[in-house]
Amino acid sequence: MIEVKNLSHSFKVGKKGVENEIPVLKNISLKINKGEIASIVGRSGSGKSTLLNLISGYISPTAGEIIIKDTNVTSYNEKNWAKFRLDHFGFIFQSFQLIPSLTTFENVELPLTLKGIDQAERKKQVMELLESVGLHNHAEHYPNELSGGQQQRVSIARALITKPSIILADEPTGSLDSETEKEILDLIKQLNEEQGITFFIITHDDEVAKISNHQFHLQDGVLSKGGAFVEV
Ligand SMILES: Nc1ncnc2c1ncn2[C@@H]1O[C@H](COP(=O)(O)OP(=O)(O)OP(=O)(O)O)[C@@H](O)[C@H]1O
Repeated sequence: MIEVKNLSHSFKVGKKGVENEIPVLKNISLKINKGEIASIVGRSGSGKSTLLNLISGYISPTAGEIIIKDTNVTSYNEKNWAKFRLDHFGFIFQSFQLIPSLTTFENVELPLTLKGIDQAERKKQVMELLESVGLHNHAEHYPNELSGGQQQRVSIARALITKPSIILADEPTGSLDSETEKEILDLIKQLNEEQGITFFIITHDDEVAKISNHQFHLQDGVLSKGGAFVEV
């Protein structure tokens, strides 16, 4: 489903002509199968966001290959990536990234509008999904009228509305208290088990790693396997 082969990434820093290359990811290989939850655990600065940005096409690797759903996306341009992301990925963020001026319903509806789905169909799909994440009674609320856990449910619903096969999550429970964190992790596990969605999660948090089939550790740009079930 997601395969990364000998991936390296360096950032150029400093003034033009006298730049330094800072290696951030060093020869990383990993494989995640369909329907698995994989987590990348590592300290601040270890390179987690860089890896997520490479897998989602926001930056291009210095070396190595990225193959997603049997497609070699390594040298995709921005136009190819934009379509690929809309067709295959959903995103969840630590800070939810909901649009404050839109209601729950409208936030979840937005990706369908971008895809050109008609209004009646949008309404049906959004209400079904809000029901499944337990938010059908909050459809008309704005983000600032919701708790952190409810906001993260809205963002999960928004990620799911285009029926992606892969969800990429950046610290999905990082802003939540431990009880709400458990609720959100249960929801992720349920979506994974019932719908076979593949999750790729970057996190500091060991609790997230516990719901994962594959757990990788990233330290100073070097990836190692953690947990008993990992096969690369
Ligand atoms: N655009 C950039 N230009 C130069 N260096 C960068 C850039 N983005 C990240 N870095 C550096 O790459 C290293 C890894 O950063 P990255 O954001 O991937 O780490 P992280 O594990 O996600 O950290 P955190 O958990 O704090 O978000 C850091 O040393 C950072 O300073």
